Amino acid sequence: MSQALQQERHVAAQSAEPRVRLRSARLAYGERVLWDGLDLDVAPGEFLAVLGPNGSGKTSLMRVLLGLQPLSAGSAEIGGEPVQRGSRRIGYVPQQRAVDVTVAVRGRDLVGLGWDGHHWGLGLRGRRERRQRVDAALAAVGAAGYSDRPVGLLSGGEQQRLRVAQALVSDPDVLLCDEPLLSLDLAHQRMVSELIARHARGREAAVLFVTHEINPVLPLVDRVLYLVNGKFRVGRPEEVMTSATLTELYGTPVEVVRVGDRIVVAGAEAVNNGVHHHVEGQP
Ligand SMILES: Nc1ncnc2c1ncn2[C@@H]1O[C@H](COP(=O)(O)OP(=O)(O)OP(=O)(O)O)[C@@H](O)[C@H]1O
Repeated sequence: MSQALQQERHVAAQSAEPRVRLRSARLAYGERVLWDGLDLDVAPGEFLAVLGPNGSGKTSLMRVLLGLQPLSAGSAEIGGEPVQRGSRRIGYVPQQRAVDVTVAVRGRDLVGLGWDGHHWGLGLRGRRERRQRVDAALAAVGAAGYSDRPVGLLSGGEQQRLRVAQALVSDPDVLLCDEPLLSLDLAHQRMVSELIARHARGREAAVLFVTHEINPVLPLVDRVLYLVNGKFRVGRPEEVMTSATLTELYGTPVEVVRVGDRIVVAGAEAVNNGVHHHVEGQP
């Protein structure tokens, strides 16, 4: 995205009522503080990439917003209301887990669950609408051709596209995506990330997109939340993805280089509490 357009969207985003709001948010498990003092507004239509090494608390943040994990301090709101379990406003693409081969449910039924969870009283009209919505969501992720096959027999990437369709089918205001690009080939990475970004812009939804690799989504990202070992930084990619910022966050020299339109993070191994973590551009 051009810097001018990004700036313009950022300004517009600032003035709208946020879809997601965290204030002084702290999450600790026992002695271990994942993050503290986190203030974050995610505006309608905004695409926020959530980055950070293993164990930095990215999935835990999703769980907080889903109402599944209470904060240790501070507040979390969706659409101006305190977070709650089963919110109709949220679409969720969970981190991928392989589906057992014995699972006989069809792909279209899995996507239908994303609709049923939010709609009651299926009359004839309701059933027709459900079918249309499910068909549209399946087509959008390129899953129409295999939607009648048992989910357990599908490839990891095919299952992942169904999860994305399930999250989108009810037109959520907030999309929480936990590594939705895992198992997808490059063409489908692009298809899925553009679909999610289009949903954000078209439906004024806020997207929180957890990823280990920013490059596949870099053109779509408005801001980045980077979490490392209890510290964090929020800002536009060019503000956060710098040698100075990542060196400070990781507490060890990290070099960030722009190669064409890609960001390569290299130089030092990011070492956190003696544990080697994945850094962008490293295997
Ligand atoms: N309910 C819990 N009780 C105690 N510790 C937990 C709990 N849930 C998560 N943790 C720990 O908190 C840390 C953060 O976990 P989380 O899954 O949020 O990290 P993540 O950033 O999503 O990591 P990854 O990139 O590996 O998916 C991990 O060390 C995890 O073991």
